[in-house]
Amino acid sequence: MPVIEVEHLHKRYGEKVAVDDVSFTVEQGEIFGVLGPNGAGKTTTVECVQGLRRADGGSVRVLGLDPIRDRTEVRQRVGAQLQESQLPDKLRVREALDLYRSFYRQKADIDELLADLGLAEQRNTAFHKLSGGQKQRLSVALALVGRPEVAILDELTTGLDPQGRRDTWDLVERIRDRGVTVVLVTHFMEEAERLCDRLAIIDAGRIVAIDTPSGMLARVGTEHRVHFRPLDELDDSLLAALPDVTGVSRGVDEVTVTGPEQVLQSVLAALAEHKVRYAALRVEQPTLDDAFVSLTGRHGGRAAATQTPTDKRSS
Ligand SMILES: Nc1ncnc2c1ncn2[C@@H]1O[C@H](COP(=O)(O)OP(=O)(O)OP(=O)(O)O)[C@@H](O)[C@H]1O
Repeated sequence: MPVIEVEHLHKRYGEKVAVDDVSFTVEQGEIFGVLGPNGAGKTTTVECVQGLRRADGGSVRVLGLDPIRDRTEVRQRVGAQLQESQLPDKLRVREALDLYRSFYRQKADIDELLADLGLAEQRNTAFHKLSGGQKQRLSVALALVGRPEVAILDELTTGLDPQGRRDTWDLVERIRDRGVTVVLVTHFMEEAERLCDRLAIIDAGRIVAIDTPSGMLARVGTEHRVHFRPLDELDDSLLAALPDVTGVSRGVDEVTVTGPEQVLQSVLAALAEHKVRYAALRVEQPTLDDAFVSLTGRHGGRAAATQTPTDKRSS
């Protein structure tokens, strides 16, 4: 049975339709991403899942429960990140965790949680003295303090520096490894690509696509582009004749070769064979950002479009 089932969810604020028609399921143990541009209806959707808002249409089931009717039970079993402004300034990290832990039947080990979230040194620090990243991590800790079966994390890396973001990604993976199902609302394509088993792209209150990150990429094609500057004479027809190559073009001093993923290997082998030296080699591959733009017609977030062969992932 899926952990979360959302069917034809519809939610208005007065005349404003925030969620028009959204359906998806989240399976036990997965990291499920909810992506979309500003105002797409992501937060409203997950608030309906948590029972914080009542839907105007459709149905939501979480762990087989109705989040409105069975609100108390759902709150016990679904951990949600707090908005940081919800904590009093003078409350210390450890006190906040003790307080929130007292609300739950299941209780996490606070020392373990503090260590896991890199907050052990801040245990006695007052909330208002924490850095942005530390506040963010505390909000994740508070979401986990009742040992939830499902954790809903909304924009958890917004405002973090790149290292903080990476540390938080590791943390989300550790949460999942403990068997917690994670719903991750995000603007960041790179984050979704790195973390999510499946993701839903929402635009203007509707689902545009639900797929794995690689499935999303396959929807926009898988053509890679290899760029380099030849330092020796190079006859473009040598490259064009390679079996993997679908196109060769020349810029001012740069050659661009397109083809499937293995085109890089073919080009490097051909350059070596013909003793053509090169500089400024880089590979562009389709990113989730390309998929997002192609599916929604908008720019949704940041993504690393360029990779050098040395940091190219095997997946
Ligand atoms: N309490 C509210 N009252 C009125 N309109 C609201 C309210 N909350 C959200 N909206 C509107 O509903 C739409 C969906 O908002 P929601 O916050 O769910 O989107 P989102 O995808 O989470 O956006 P963001 O990425 O900017 O957080 C937006 O147009 C927003 O302005």
